[in-house]
This record gives sequence, C-alpha cells and structure tokens, in this order.
Amino acid sequence: MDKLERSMHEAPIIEKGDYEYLVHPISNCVPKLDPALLREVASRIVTTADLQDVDKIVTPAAMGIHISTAVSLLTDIPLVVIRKREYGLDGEVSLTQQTGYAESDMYINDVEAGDSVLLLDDMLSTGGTLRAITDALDAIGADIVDVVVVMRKVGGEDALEGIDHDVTSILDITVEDGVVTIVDDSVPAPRGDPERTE
Ligand SMILES: O=P(O)(O)OC[C@H]1O[C@H](OP(=O)(O)OP(=O)(O)O)[C@H](O)[C@@H]1O
Ligand SMILES: Nc1nc2[nH]cnc2c(=O)[nH]1
Repeated sequence: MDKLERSMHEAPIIEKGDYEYLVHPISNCVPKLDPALLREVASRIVTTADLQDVDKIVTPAAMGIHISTAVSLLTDIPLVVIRKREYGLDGEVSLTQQTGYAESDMYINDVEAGDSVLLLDDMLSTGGTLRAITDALDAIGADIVDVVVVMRKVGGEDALEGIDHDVTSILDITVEDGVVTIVDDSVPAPRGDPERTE
C-alpha cells in the first residue's frame, strides 16, 4: 500500500461543531509530514495532472502551498498563492471562500486573462473553496487547464454543482462517525513509482 493510503489510518479526526475534520500530515503538517510522503504525493500529482502548456500553478493558502511548491520544483512551473491577506496591488481579485467550518476572504494576484493554470489544493470537501476560486479565475479570463486535489471527501461537494471544470483527486475518502474509509475509484498510484512501498 502507498504512503498516502497508509497515512489515512493514522490521522486523528476532531470535531468543529458538527463537522468531522481530519488532521492529516498533508493537510495540516500535523502529525509531522514525512518528506517521503510529500515526494510520493507530488510525483502522483505530476503523473496525474494535465500539465500541457501550463504557465502557473495556482494554490490557496495555506495547505496547498507545500504540495504546490514540491510540484513546482519537479516541473519548473512557477507558483502563485491565493492569500488570505490583501495587498492592494493592481489587478488584485478578491473572493470569499466558504468551507464546512469557516468563511474567509482571499485575494488573487498575478493571474491574468489568457494564463493557463493548474489549480492544486490539498483537500476537497464541500467544494466551497474550489468553487469560489474557479469562479474568480473564470472571471479573470484565465484558462483552467486542470484542477487536482490530493484528498477528496466524497459526497459533500455540493458547492461544485454546475461548474464547468473536472476535478481529479489522488485519493477519495469518507470521514464518518470518526472513521476514515478509502473509496476505491480515485487515481491509482502509478506502477513502478520509485516512492512506492508495498
Ligand atoms: O472543499 P472545502 O469545504 O472548501 O474545504 C477545502 C479547503 O479547506 C481547507 O482550507 P482552510 O480554509 O481550512 O485553510 P488552510 O489551508 O489554511 O488549512 C483546505 O486546504 C481546502 O482549501
Ligand atoms: N485538514 C483538513 N482540511 C479540510 N478542509 C476541509 N475539510 C478538511 C478536513 O477535514 N481536514
């Protein structure tokens, strides 16, 4: 079994109100993130994502950053971070991100009409974050070449209804009654991956 799949069974779940929140090395850097797990995740993204003519990797703060940095280092594609902080630069675009447990304003800088972007994030749950970002990137006139997340909590992505972009996940999971279950139809690990440990 791959490191990402194995790591699911060691990730604590906490309650944020009614929301079951997974605390995971990739999504929180708590428990500590093993570099070999990050390498595996980054190489699985690189083999999964459509990178054809991508100018920029775009990722929301905070927990898309280390994953996207690793992918940027592997591909030499520059990285733009959507920040929770306003800079007031020319062309800055704001959006409101709503998750199952919080709402926050975010700010896109340095993405322009005609840019071909790969949107990366650690986790998809309600889809509120990706919906707000894809709407904002569409409004800017960027070409979203692909959208990839490491983990998708299946079944709750209501906010993505009707969007015009496919989202690919490396691993699909459910989190219910304090138990994480791996759902089997996400992207399989590439055979012959050097990071693979059976
Ligand atoms: O599909 P959704 O319900 O929108 O949830 C997904 C988002 O939630 C987390 O971000 P969070 O806002 O918690 O910030 P963080 O990255 O700083 O942890 C995660 O990094 C995703 O961006
Ligand atoms: N770390 C983490 N991030 C999330 N974003 C949306 N849901 C979750 C979750 O359960 N855990």
